[in-house]
Amino acid sequence: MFATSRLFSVAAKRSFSTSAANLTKVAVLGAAGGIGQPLSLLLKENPNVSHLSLYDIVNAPGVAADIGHINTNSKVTGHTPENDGLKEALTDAHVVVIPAGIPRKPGMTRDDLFNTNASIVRDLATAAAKYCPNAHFLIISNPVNSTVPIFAETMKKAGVFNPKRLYGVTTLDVVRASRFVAEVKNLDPKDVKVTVVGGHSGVTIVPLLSQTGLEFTKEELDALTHRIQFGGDEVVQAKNGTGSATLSMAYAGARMANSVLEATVGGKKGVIEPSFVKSDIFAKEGVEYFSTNIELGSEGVEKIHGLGEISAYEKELIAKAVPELKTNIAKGNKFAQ
Ligand SMILES: NC(=O)c1ccc[n+]([C@@H]2O[C@H](COP(=O)([O-])OP(=O)(O)OC[C@H]3O[C@@H](n4cnc5c(N)ncnc54)[C@H](O)[C@@H]3O)[C@@H](O)[C@H]2O)c1
Ligand SMILES: O=C(O)C[C@H](O)C(=O)O
Repeated sequence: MFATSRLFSVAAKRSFSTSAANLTKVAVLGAAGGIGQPLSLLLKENPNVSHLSLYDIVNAPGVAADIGHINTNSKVTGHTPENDGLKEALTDAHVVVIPAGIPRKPGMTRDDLFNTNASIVRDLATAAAKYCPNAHFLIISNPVNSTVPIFAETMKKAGVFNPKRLYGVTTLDVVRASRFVAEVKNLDPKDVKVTVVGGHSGVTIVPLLSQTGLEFTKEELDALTHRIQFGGDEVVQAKNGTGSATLSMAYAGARMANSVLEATVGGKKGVIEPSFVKSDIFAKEGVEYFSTNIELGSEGVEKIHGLGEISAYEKELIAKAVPELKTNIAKGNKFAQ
């Protein structure tokens, strides 16, 4: 009797996890790259993922074969452009994470990546519009301030743009901010939440340190703000020509993907992440996309939080960010047209 009921409960658990998980195919485009590989590894550990489809112009089948041996419940498939690989990777995807494209070398700005990455993102958006128009799209490829508008405009052209489901991934900025502030204040980063708004490059990255509840001297404010805005450059310099942040980005990207999954298929309420999304906050100034904290719900972006109360120091930072963002967004829009 005991043995039978135990068997039943194992079978019931199995069938539950399979049917719940069937909803959640996650595709990673650029999966064989510096970010793509560790990001895919972290997603393989995610219980909300049933099928991980890994696409890259090279080497994705090898990455998939390797990650596919990990004994978690999701299946893993690898795809390259041959045999309709992009179509296979995208069809039925619920979440698509995109770290495809070249990274910076020392001396480059993120905008210097535009010429190569803009067309990569446009082409992937064209395929996404065709094969999985209702998915949630997480854009990591730089320059994010321009690639998000490119993705949106391409989806608009195909008549399938859903602003609730397009997220520029700015999670790494809040991950860094938490770590850097914790270091200065000798705190555990898990207790330090820093809201970062704006965009994802240099002066467009605006940390709202006045909202942390901590006190900072002017020197600390200047040093921390600069470090948060130019944290990416630290990694580019240290990697000395071999790339930019990959491991911390994989961590941040997996966190963002997990939050989207928890809110959209996990039924979790009140999930909040920062993200560069279509936003009205600076629309009057001609800035169509802006990153603030976003409340995620079953359909994606549910509520866009405002800036809240900000200091005079932060108002000045915003004043520098807005024109730069406007230029970056316009450049993306123009390219896609
Ligand atoms: N949003 C952020 O916070 C953030 C952080 C770090 C890096 N990035 C950006 O992420 C991108 C990737 O960085 P990386 O270090 O992984 O670079 P990488 O060169 O190591 O990997 C990029 C991968 O993209 C693939 N690729 C190129 N064209 C493709 C296409 N058309 N379709 C599918 N895959 C394609 C390449 O084959 C490669 O495997 C860069 O643009 C980088 O600047 C963004
Ligand atoms: O700095 C880069 O070019 C990569 C990324 O945007 C980062 O912030 O680390």
